[in-house]
Amino acid sequence: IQALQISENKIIKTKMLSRACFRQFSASIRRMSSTNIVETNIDSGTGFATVTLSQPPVNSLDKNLLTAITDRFKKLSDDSSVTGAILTSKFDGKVFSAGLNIVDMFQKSDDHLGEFWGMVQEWYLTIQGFPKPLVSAINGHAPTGGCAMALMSDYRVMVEGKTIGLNETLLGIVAPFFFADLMIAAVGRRHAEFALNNGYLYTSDEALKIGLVDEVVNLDQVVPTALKILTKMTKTPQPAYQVCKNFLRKETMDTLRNDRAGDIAHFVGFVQQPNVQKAIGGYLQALKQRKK
Ligand SMILES: CCCCCCCC/C=C\C=C\CC(=O)SCCNC(=O)CCNC(=O)[C@H](O)C(C)(C)COP(=O)(O)OP(=O)(O)OC[C@H]1O[C@@H](n2cnc3c(N)ncnc32)[C@H](O)[C@@H]1OP(=O)(O)O
Repeated sequence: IQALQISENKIIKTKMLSRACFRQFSASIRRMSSTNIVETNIDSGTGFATVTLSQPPVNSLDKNLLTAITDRFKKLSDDSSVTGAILTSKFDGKVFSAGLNIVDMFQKSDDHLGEFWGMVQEWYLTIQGFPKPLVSAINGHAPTGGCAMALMSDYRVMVEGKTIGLNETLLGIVAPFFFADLMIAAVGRRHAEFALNNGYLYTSDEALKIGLVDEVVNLDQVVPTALKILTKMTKTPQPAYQVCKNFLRKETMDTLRNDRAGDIAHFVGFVQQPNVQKAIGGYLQALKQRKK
């Protein structure tokens, strides 16, 4: 009887403990109301937001995803309980992001292209201007705009064995000046010129060598490593962090802010050229036929 009473007490204690743990866990992870293409969880203990891009199949940045990411980062900027963020992809081991949606640039009206590019500008200005520490957990390929998005963060942890780069010239298009500046800031002018002129896609290890990413780890270490560095970064006095980040990034952002309409006109004029359209069409077709 005594043994039974002891084990019953143990069961009651275990149940109480697991309920307490569950309460603590559900209190510490807050899921932001978010579109299902940008999932966001906030750890209320640390204030870290994990933003997971979840648009199948490859997180290509179409109007919907650009808007959802931009809105999410604006909210995280304004949320004083958020101390820093991690940007990652649901398609781990496969793709971080395939960059801008090519379909949005092929055989479209000037109005469509203009609206699309306005969204690209807003996405860049919002993530690049995000005032808190931001770490990219690059858990898959990150070509073109995917690479640019990773470059907008303050630190990059990449999975081994994938590729990253601003390889626009391979498509017959050219990276906009604000993408080029991201690359120059990370790897210096010499590497950036080589990378952009040749549309070079770096393996994770090559990217590490030139400073395009900061760490290369195996897949299950990508997010934990990103969290570790975020913890360190958020310990820096944040008013100083924000002021420093802002003044280092301000010049290129201001150049864009001061002439957004001109930049849109430039993009539309460039993309609508028949030879550029031909190159984009050919690239799209090649992408589709790769699987066959
Ligand atoms: C004088 C100066 C003027 C300057 C003016 C400024 C001009 C600037 C203009 C443009 C800038 C653009 C920047 C960009 O970001 S362009 C985006 C280019 N992106 C790419 O090249 C990446 C292409 N994708 C891939 O390489 C692969 O998909 C990869 C990411 C490696 C994943 O491979 P995998 O897992 O094998 O997946 P699939 O290739 O089978 O793709 C699945 C389906 O998704 C479609 N797809 C892929 N990428 C895109 C994309 N970026 N946009 C739209 N659709 C995409 C692919 O076709 C498959 O479709 P389906 O299943 O129907 O066959």
